[in-house]
Amino acid sequence: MVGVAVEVEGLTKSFGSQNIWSDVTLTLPPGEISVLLGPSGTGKSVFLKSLVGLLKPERGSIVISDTDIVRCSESRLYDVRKLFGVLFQDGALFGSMDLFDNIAFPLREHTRKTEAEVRRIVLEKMDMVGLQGAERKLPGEISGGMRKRAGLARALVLDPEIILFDEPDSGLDPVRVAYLNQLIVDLNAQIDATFLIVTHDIGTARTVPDNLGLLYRKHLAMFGPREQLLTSQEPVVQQFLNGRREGPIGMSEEKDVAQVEAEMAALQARGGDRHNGVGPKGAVGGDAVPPQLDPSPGLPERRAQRRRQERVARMLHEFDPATADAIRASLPADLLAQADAGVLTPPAGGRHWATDSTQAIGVLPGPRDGR
Ligand SMILES: Nc1ncnc2c1ncn2[C@@H]1O[C@H](COP(=O)(O)OP(=O)(O)OP(=O)(O)O)[C@@H](O)[C@H]1O
Repeated sequence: MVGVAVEVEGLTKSFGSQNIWSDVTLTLPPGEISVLLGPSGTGKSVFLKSLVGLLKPERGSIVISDTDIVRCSESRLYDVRKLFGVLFQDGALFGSMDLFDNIAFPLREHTRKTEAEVRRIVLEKMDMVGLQGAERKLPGEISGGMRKRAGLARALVLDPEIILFDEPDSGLDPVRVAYLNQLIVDLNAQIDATFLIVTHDIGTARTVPDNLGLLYRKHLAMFGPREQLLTSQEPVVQQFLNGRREGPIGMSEEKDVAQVEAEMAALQARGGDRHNGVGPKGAVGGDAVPPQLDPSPGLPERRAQRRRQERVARMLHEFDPATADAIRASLPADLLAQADAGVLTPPAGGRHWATDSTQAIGVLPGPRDGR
């Protein structure tokens, strides 16, 4: 099984007169892991719900397996939805059912499998998420981390090709977040499905995904390979990935330009983000691109890894020098040699990313701090 691509183009969603976001364009490449960041209330959950067809955006398209789910028939939408597994924030388990019955639920609801087959699949998925032996536990009897794992096992039973994670780290201690992150990478290596994770955890954003995106001021400020956002000079991207107060994002609303300029000057004077120390939610000072998490020993390599390396090697010319250097550092020698020899052509079929960061909204002149 290989994950499928999700191609979002010009997507706009409002509730009545309240616009949530406009003109969101991005591609989730097949089998890759992407993380979507954004200040609270910017509509990340609304975006996830739109992807599974629970909410209808009024403009734009979401193409999955040749179907635009914004416009397709209900019966086709029903079929496309079967490609998705969703891990909801609280695991969304039924409190009165034990873990076995919770995880078996989609199989009993949507398939005609025998109880023996159901049992085999449920135990296999429980094993994959490290819940062996917990079949008879009730959701109320286990920890938050175990509930997330149970929700994940349930999201896996119909063999999804796309998995959406809504704040998988919420309510977990840092050690449990680290285990869950490793589990996400391990699952990706085992099933090669397309993953999209909404999170506020910067440690997760820095180390787990292949691609990063940031929703801000009702737009997708940036979406691209992890190296692009981790080396970005865009003030709002830097502010978010470093978890700091200085920058365009305010406590509850936007700051005015003069205030942001004064803050950025003060930040620069004290040496930029490198001197922030350790901030909230796993933010660390500096703008380095840390190594990406590998699958645990004994597991296969992530098949998406080589596909992604080939893809970004073809895109090197699209990025600024800092991003291109960081991407080059991640490429194996053969691809690097081909890129340098100029034999890699840009991907056919056009757009792969919302790379036009000049469109980023409300962007102020970026101080080149710390460089
Ligand atoms: N069904 C709905 N009807 C009307 N407004 C809604 C609906 N669902 C969400 N909203 C509004 O959409 C906005 C974005 O909400 P959403 O939950 O997607 O934000 P978020 O980015 O996921 O936030 P957080 O990071 O805090 O989880 C909010 O203002 C919310 O009130």
